[in-house]
Amino acid sequence: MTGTPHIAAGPGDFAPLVLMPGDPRRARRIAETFLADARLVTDVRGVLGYTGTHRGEPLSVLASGMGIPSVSIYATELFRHYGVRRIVRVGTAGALPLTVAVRDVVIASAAHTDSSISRVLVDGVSLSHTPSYGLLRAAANAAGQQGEAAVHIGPVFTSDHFYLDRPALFDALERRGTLAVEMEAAGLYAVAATEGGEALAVLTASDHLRTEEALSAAERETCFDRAVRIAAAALLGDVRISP
Ligand SMILES: O=P(O)(O)O[C@H]1O[C@H](CO)[C@@H](O)[C@H]1O
Ligand SMILES: O=c1cc[nH]c(=O)[nH]1
Repeated sequence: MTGTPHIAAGPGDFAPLVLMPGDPRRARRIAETFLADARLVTDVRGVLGYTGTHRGEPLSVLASGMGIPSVSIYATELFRHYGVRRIVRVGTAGALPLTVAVRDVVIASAAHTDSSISRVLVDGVSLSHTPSYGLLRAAANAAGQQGEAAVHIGPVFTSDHFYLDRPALFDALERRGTLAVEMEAAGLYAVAATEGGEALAVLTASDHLRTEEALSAAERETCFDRAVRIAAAALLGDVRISP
């Protein structure tokens, strides 16, 4: 069998650096707009993956699907079977405090979660989910150098429940500095830590939990350019990839 149960690419088809949106159509759009010479390398279950170059460096994009179980499958298979070293999630999120506006970028320096992923990996321990410091630093530098406005760096909440109806929980998380709510970052960080890879999530606020402002589905698909620029710069950043 060529590939893994969920990825139909051959050895060497993925670059060591991968951008990972949730939505397969966003993966195609990133391939069309950010990669040169992009070629489709997998489409199992409609989860699209492409490899091309960005600023002359090999770079891949693969969708993750939604939620921790899905992102965990794709991230594990990339790190374990395709020699991938760095994955940066470029996703959408719901903004939590009023200091974060719709369309702002949130770089997740930590990910709280209600998922069992914190408890099941190491017996008796509730794990912290954090990005690679090198990627976080490179993303912060990239945002600063490009004069990116409205980029926030802080903790996010990775929820297992999109339609979670627990206002008191969101209040408590906001009081503790949580900037946004999404569904994959903690799982991606946990997989990277387990597999010895590097990971980061650079999110775009697609809606606001307090004001209820929301981007349309079409805008959600296309408003990521700032986040993708920051993510790509972080992937290509100043930290050497170990052999
Ligand atoms: O836009 P993506 O990257 O899929 O991210 C967010 O959107 C989905 C929910 O609509 C969840 O996957 C959540 O994390
Ligand atoms: O998971 C998500 C993504 C966008 N907006 C939310 O409120 N939650």
